[in-house]
Amino acid sequence: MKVTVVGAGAVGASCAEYIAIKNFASEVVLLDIKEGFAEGKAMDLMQTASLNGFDTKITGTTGDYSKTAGSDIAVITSGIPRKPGMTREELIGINAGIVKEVSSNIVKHSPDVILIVVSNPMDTMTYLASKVTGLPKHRIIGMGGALDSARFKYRLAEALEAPISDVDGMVIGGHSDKGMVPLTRLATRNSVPASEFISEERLMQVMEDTKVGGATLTKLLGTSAWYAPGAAVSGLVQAIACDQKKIFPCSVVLDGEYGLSDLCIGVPVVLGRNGIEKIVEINLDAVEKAKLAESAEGVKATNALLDA
Ligand SMILES: NC(=O)c1ccc[n+]([C@@H]2O[C@H](COP(=O)([O-])OP(=O)(O)OC[C@H]3O[C@@H](n4cnc5c(N)ncnc54)[C@H](O)[C@@H]3O)[C@@H](O)[C@H]2O)c1
Ligand SMILES: O=C(O)C[C@H](O)C(=O)O
Repeated sequence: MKVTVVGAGAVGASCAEYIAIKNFASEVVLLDIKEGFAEGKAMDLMQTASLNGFDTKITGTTGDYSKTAGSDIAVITSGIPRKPGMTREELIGINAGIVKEVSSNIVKHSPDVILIVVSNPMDTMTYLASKVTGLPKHRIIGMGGALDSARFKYRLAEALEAPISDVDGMVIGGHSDKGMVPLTRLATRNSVPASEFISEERLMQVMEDTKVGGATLTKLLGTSAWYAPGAAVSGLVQAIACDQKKIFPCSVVLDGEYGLSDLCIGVPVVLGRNGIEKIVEINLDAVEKAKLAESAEGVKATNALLDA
């Protein structure tokens, strides 16, 4: 199993590290445009192999896509991150050009690849990569919902005063401060609805804290987060590589599912060796449906900037 990670910055390196530590891939290729950067990150990570007990071979390259040839999975993390006070959507001007160039180079060298897009604004970058590459929709996946759901569970565990392993929850919709739809009605503690343990008001606070999870960290760190994003990407890569058939909310091309089409937005999917093996249409109530529709409007408005 060969995995390419484009962008050896904070998220790309974290993602490569988690993939290696989980020890399921034979090879990870890091690619960056900054001279020597990916090679340096790869060497540093390889020097953790004997300490962390993995056999994955990590190599780095400065812009040589021939080294990525034959990748089964490629992750795009190249692009600028936001600074405190910015929205993800403000990154589109620079990141669209990067994602366009990178996605077409990857597919040129790995025509059978499954592509995972991370660069922001992620739903729009996934849509762009889908248009640029023409990949079938089961092989193009945007990562956002897995991270947002992990943050939702973190906030739920905090509110419920429960261990994280006891709570479950999912976030669908666009990966944006306003567009996320944490499904509070379906959140549980060990199969019992979370609403049986905490007030509606506290649950709404959990929802709001989840939606601004990325912005909160950006304010604290001065740049956006990388550990949880890297771990979330590695979860998707592992589900595909190991044919796990796990459900994750991912940004995928919709073609009528959830009443939406001609966009990429976060919905639950089954991930396995073929990429997206099924889009799972869960029964949303009227409020959730309205929130998802509003989120889709926001994503479409950002997509429209691609043509501007
Ligand atoms: N979808 C998500 O959940 C999620 C989570 C975290 C970060 N992000 C996004 O991921 C992106 C990367 O964040 P980061 O913190 O790792 O940034 P970073 O600046 O640390 O790393 C980005 C790397 O991309 C490289 N790069 C730029 N142009 C390139 C090109 N054309 N080809 C190859 N490499 C190129 C840069 O040299 C840099 O090393 C940002 O857009 C950020 O908003 C998304
Ligand atoms: O918040 C960001 O800009 C980065 C990423 O999308 C995140 O949610 O951590």
